[in-house]
Amino acid sequence: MIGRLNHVAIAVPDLEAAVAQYRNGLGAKVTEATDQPDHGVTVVFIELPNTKIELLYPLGENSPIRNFLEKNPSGGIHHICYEVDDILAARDKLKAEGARVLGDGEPKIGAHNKPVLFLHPKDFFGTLIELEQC
Ligand SMILES: C[C@@H](C(=O)O)C(=O)SCCNC(=O)CCNC(=O)[C@H](O)C(C)(C)COP(=O)(O)OP(=O)(O)OC[C@H]1O[C@@H](n2cnc3c(N)ncnc32)[C@H](O)[C@@H]1OP(=O)(O)O
Ligand SMILES: [Co+2]
Repeated sequence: MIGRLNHVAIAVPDLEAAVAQYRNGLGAKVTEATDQPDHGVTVVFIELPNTKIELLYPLGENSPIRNFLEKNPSGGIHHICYEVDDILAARDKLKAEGARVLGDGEPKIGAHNKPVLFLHPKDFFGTLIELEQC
């Protein structure tokens, strides 16, 4: 069901410092920061030849990454995003097998203007999973 690795996301306490480290230290190609108000985060993508790294910074009072950064004040790997062909079919299969789909269970439009859903980290061995329909 899952296809390519779309991105690995890292929550960071200082977005400018993280961008500078990736751009200058690692020589990475970095996109402009964009606010994702529906998701409570500001994101920057690091474009690698075979995948992307998403740097996440909290946006607004109810950001879903606020608790994570409180527990991991230096930052940390927050989620991995797999591509799927049919997100509703993937959701329904996972739900039928007992996995918890986060939020209201309906896909939201993600940072690439495509539908995304999140799956509870406790159902996937401690890793928060994002599915993106590509
Ligand atoms: C823009 C878009 C895109 O790419 O297109 C994005 O990525 S938006 C990316 C941001 N959006 C999201 O993350 C949306 C989905 N996330 C959520 O709904 C939430 O963040 C949850 C994953 C449910 C966590 O919520 P919250 O922090 O309130 O819960 P909590 O602190 O009580 O955590 C419950 C348990 O899960 C663990 N836990 C929490 N976040 C985790 C993570 N990212 N990875 C692994 N484990 C995690 C906690 O340590 C805790 O375990 P213990 O009980 O053992 O201590
Ligand atoms: Co993501």
